[in-house]
Amino acid sequence: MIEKGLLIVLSGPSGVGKGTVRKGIFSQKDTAFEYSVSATTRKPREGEVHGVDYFFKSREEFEDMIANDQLLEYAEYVGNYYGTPVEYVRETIDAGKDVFLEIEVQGAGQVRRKFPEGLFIFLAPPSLSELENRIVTRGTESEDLIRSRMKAAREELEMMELYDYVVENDEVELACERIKAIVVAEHCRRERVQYRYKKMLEVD
Ligand SMILES: Nc1ncnc2c1ncn2[C@@H]1O[C@H](COP(=O)(O)OP(=O)(O)OP(=O)(O)O)[C@@H](O)[C@H]1O
Ligand SMILES: Nc1nc2c(ncn2[C@@H]2O[C@H](COP(=O)(O)O)[C@@H](O)[C@H]2O)c(=O)[nH]1
Repeated sequence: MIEKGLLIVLSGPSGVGKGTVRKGIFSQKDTAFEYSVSATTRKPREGEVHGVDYFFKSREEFEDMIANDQLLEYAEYVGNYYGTPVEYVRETIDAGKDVFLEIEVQGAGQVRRKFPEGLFIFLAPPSLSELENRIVTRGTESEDLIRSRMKAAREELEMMELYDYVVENDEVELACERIKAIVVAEHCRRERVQYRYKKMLEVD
């Protein structure tokens, strides 16, 4: 029987650097996780590609996915839907591969209820002012949206204690290394290694 892969959930407030850290992790050759591409009703930002950054959907298409139970979780975040297509996640985990989700905090809560055995990592900013600075510097949101995201961020930061790990994103490279180290440690903790030893002893 194939041992199931790990469901890794990276969450945290808007602008903390989840996307940047995720890209950092996936740009490394030794990364063996599979990235789950989300669906959203948000319009593509410059350079974003359908099927790579997101599956861009109309509101109607997204609501059909909800009605047809095609999402592991979804949330309405600052005026748009975002959700995780469930089929890809299940198939990949069942094939023994680790799946990496990068999602906001409400959705992570839903995944926690459906997949309590997942690994939940909260990415935290060095400070609130640095968080705001990052959203502003990114230059992708209007002033109104920045205010909404900062308001949501205060509530989201209160949820960090519900996570298995909190990783500070002070420097991108360090945050990537910390997350990868956590995943390695979790695999050991979940007794994969012990399981292999048991098998080895059975053979001997
Ligand atoms: N450690 C860091 N130090 C300084 N700037 C950073 C760091 N990490 C990310 N940034 C910058 O902060 C901005 C926000 O990063 P990013 O878009 O990755 O955040 P996010 O959490 O994915 O946001 P959202 O949830 O809104 O999609 C970007 O301009 C990025 O370059
Ligand atoms: N609940 C979910 N949240 C998601 C998903 N994919 C992305 N996100 C999060 O939404 C916000 C906004 O993203 P942006 O690309 O518009 O800046 C951010 O926190 C993402 O992590 C998802 O499938 N489900």
